[in-house]
Amino acid sequence: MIFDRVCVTKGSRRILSEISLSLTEKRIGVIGENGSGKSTFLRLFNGLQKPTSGTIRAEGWGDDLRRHVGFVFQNPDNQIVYPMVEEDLAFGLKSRKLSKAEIQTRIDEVLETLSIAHLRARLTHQLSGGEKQMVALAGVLVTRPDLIVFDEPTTLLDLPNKLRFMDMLAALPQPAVMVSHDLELLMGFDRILHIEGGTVFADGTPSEVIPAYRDRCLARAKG
Ligand SMILES: Nc1ncnc2c1ncn2[C@@H]1O[C@H](COP(=O)(O)OP(=O)(O)OP(=O)(O)O)[C@@H](O)[C@H]1O
Repeated sequence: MIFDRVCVTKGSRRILSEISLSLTEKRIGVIGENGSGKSTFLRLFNGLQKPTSGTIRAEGWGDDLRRHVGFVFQNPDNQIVYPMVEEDLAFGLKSRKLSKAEIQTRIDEVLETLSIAHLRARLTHQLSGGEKQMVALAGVLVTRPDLIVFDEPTTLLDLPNKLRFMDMLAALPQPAVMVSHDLELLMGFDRILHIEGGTVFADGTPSEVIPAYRDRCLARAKG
């Protein structure tokens, strides 16, 4: 995707300033302190947030980014719509005019990949936070997007689920952009963007960007 001088303003506040990037890597991590603009940046990828000025394009996608980009929200409650897990997973597929058999195959496959087949017939509102996070992830994977953006996807996961998540991510054929405070998880990524004050403060490999970010945070915490 190509970001060309993208700005986002809300009311009189400038949230993102003049972001220009060409993103081609398979795993891109986004780091930054609370309130730096990471979620706003992520929401631009699938059109949930429109630029106030500047443009975002991806070759061959046209204007409808939402059709191509799956978004895994920080809070799975924002994403789970239906009372039962299986219905919820089918929801995103029905608008795509797939056959019943195709919908079933995709759901089976994703439940298997994420090791959550036992949740298939559960009521979504009764699930634990981590279970919900896995179901929300499944709901995005079934749609087979061209790119997936993740907003802090591992915050609610216990260790087995986090390890499963990491396996899933390693096996995922699509490119992914992920906001995370889990710096260890991001060390295996191809590129890291450090957002600060609504701009890209640093952009490079994990070994270039992450230690410098950690040092900067330590220095700030000490005041
Ligand atoms: N609708 C809005 N009106 C005014 N300010 C807003 C609005 N939405 C977000 N902001 C501000 O924009 C800034 C960036 O918010 P954003 O949620 O993108 O940050 P973030 O880096 O994702 O933070 P966190 O790590 O805490 O989730 C914050 O200062 C936030 O208060």
